[in-house]
Amino acid sequence: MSLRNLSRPISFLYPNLSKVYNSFRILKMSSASNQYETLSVSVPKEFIYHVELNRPDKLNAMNNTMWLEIGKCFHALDYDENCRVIVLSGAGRLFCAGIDLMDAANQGIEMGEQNDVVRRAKVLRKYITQYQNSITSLEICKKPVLAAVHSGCIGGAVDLITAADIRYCTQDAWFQVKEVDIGMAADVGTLQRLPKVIGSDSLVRELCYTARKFPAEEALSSGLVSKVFKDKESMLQGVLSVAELIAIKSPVAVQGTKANLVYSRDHTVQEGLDHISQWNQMALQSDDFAEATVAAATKNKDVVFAKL
Ligand SMILES: CCC/C=C/C=C/C(=O)SCCNC(=O)CCNC(=O)[C@H](O)C(C)(C)COP(=O)(O)OP(=O)(O)OC[C@H]1O[C@@H](n2cnc3c(N)ncnc32)[C@H](O)[C@@H]1OP(=O)(O)O
Repeated sequence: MSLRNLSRPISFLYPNLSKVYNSFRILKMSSASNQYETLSVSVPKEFIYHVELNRPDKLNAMNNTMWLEIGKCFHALDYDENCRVIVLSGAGRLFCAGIDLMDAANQGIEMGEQNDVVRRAKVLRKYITQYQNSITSLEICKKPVLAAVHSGCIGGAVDLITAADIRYCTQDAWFQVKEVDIGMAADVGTLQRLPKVIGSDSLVRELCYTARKFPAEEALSSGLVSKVFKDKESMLQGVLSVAELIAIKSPVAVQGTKANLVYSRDHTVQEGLDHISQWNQMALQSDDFAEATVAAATKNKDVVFAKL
């Protein structure tokens, strides 16, 4: 009897688990459907999900609905067993123009309803925390996220892609940490993640203090993106090929790798080693490890892993 079969009787011991399973099933069904107003989610190939920012008329500017839907979508994909890897791109002529400046005015109106500084601060805390959580949902999601950027990637869009696992862009792409231009310090991830993505602290500070546009070639040389493609079409093809390579691997191995890379980025080497030791005490008992090891030893390239 395999370990997977052994775990089945446990559901009889915990009848409430069926409710939990059912809610996961709803997530599973809903994550690829067109339930979003500002995102388009499709499945171009088995196990590969494509999330498109979808407000092309507004250059995919992130209004409140989009911020919340990003969090909701990546949470759903985290639990969707049919999803193993996610491609993130923008519909229309530009990847994303950052926060929707018109929509953000509503936050000012909501604050204006409060007479007291602490109560106004509470309104801001709600938005800042919600938007931080939306961006962080890409990182919490155990499925690798591959960002594909064309044309402009501005302000909040830089926060978004720095939370992705891998970034690609087109020749015509440009990036801008725009926040100082609208009188604010970036507060939803760029200042925390960009220094860990780009090796040069000096360059990060230059980009963040000046808000200057930087082109695809600089994104490549600084390590922000892995590769530059001729145009959007070839980029999506290329990114899909990378996604296919990831999708055929053991999801136990890939998701464990992501979780431990993220953990190790923020901890000492020894803490990271302790974490993977604990992790693998569980993960190495999974069917995937046995199946992948046998496949490697027998040069069998057709091993199919169970969903996760
Ligand atoms: C708690 C908050 C945390 C988050 C903070 C985030 C901060 C940031 O994101 S700072 C960066 C904010 N973004 C910008 O400053 C960019 C503003 N847009 C532009 O400068 C130009 O649109 C751009 C250079 C990107 C493109 O110019 P182009 O001439 O090619 O197009 P436009 O005619 O300007 O735009 C087309 C329509 O899109 C609307 N739009 C573009 N960007 C935004 C935006 N950020 N917010 C709202 N709407 C945007 C633009 O109004 C046009 O709409 P319409 O007039 O209805 O055709």
